[in-house]
Amino acid sequence: MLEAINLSKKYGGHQALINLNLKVSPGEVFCLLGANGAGKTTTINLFMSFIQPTSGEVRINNLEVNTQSQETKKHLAYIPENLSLYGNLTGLENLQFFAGLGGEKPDKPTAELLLKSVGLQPEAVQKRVSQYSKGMRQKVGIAIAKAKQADNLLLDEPTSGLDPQASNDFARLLQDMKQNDVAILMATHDLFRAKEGGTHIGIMKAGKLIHSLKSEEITLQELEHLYLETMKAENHAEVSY
Ligand SMILES: Nc1ncnc2c1ncn2[C@@H]1O[C@H](COP(=O)(O)OP(=O)(O)OP(=O)(O)O)[C@@H](O)[C@H]1O
Repeated sequence: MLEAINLSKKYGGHQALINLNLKVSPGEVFCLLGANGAGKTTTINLFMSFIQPTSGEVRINNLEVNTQSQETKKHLAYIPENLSLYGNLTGLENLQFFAGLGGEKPDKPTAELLLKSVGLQPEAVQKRVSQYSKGMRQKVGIAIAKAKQADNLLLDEPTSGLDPQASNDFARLLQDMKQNDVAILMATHDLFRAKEGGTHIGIMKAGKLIHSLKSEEITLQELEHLYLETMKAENHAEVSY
């Protein structure tokens, strides 16, 4: 379970995140939407403890991230927008290396099975990652997350730049993880994927979570309308849905 409690972050005089409260339970996919600079990456970075909050708390499986950082990392997998893999290693070698860093180095047959389970073509498994497309790299990222067997997953714009087929493949893999009771928090600009794949949707603006709703409560068209109205509105009391 992922939880932010009255979470705020200031960079110098700039308030990047203001009093964020959110909770992602096992089997939920919470999609954070918002314009550039809204505070999505700041939120993800706070969960990863890449940065420290100015005030408030981040909890992972009820453990406070700043005081129990090593313990919380065991329960957390992370896929950034541009996954850093070693280009001169194969997909299989990258998977073994990065999963090994988390203490769960899979043997070769297990690593092959994991890569197959995320839909990496068999002929690609032994190819150097420098020859992979972005979609193939993101599949390796999912395989690394699966190898870790973490019950919480953070994703920062994982499908940006993927073609529709690769984006669809990726969305399906997330659904598999959701079925396995992983709690997923994803920053995205993709309203369609948020509506289709998310169980919950948050709309952020200027560091604030303005709306938080269940995706079943809204159609894609209504979501787009709400998003655009939220971006336009000066006074959020005027935003209605
Ligand atoms: N290291 C930093 N130092 C100073 N300001 C920062 C830093 N990182 C982010 N910010 C500011 O904090 C605010 C939130 O940025 P953040 O990266 O969280 O936005 P975002 O919603 O992820 O945007 P994008 O969609 O472009 O990724 C922005 O105003 C940004 O300029």
